[in-house]
Amino acid sequence: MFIEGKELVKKYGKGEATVYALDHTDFSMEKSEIVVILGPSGSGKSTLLNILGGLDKATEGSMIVDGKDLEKMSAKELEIYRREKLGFVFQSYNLTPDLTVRENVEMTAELVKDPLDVDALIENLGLTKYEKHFPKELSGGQQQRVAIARAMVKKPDILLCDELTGALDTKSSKDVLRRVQKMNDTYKTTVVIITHNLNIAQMADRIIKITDGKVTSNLKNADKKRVEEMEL
Ligand SMILES: Nc1ncnc2c1ncn2[C@@H]1O[C@H](COP(=O)(O)OP(=O)(O)OP(=O)(O)O)[C@@H](O)[C@H]1O
Repeated sequence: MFIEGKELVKKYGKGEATVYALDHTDFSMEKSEIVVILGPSGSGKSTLLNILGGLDKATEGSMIVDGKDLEKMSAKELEIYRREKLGFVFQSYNLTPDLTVRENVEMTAELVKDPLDVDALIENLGLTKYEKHFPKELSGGQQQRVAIARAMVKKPDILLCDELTGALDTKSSKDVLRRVQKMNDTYKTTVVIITHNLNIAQMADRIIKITDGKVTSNLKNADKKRVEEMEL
């Protein structure tokens, strides 16, 4: 397995006030999959994404990525892991407002030795005619496509997406998801999306459902009917 969480625990607080955001849970994902992590509010999705993203440490357990345990890495090693292996896309886009579309992407390309071709990527995301625009001149869906370009230019092994369509209407959401699928298809990037939107699960190769800090199902190529019947 490319990604494996083993007996992961994330505990907040002490004594009677203890909250188990992750409660001795296991999960796994294969390389180049699109994985959708589904769960209701407070189920532990962000906690899991933060641990996989090297932004937070578990209280117990292992988070193995490509054979290495993130839980055993130093802060410096985690920083290199985040810079070289990961791309992040958030609901709130987080673009640099005083840089153009192209500059937003180029700024990130400069961080790595072997970035993707900026022109090809901008073209692939349908942004060529907006490349000289500033973020505030773009729609939400266009801004999210820039965020995807910026995350992908590093050629990450894993693209981590946190509610990436949460702020978008249905049409823009579909377009953004289609672009993410294209990124997965073209560059074979493993994509992990956390969401409480069941519709997004339709594009997944694997669906991981999390409830009260525990992974309650991990379905590969789940038939769509089972997805429709799932309750969050
Ligand atoms: N810093 C913290 N201190 C205390 N409790 C926390 C902290 N962060 C998260 N929790 C708790 O851990 C549990 C899981 O939270 P988490 O944010 O991972 O859920 P989530 O599924 O991402 O929710 P949402 O969809 O609302 O973002 C919740 O009960 C939450 O209140």
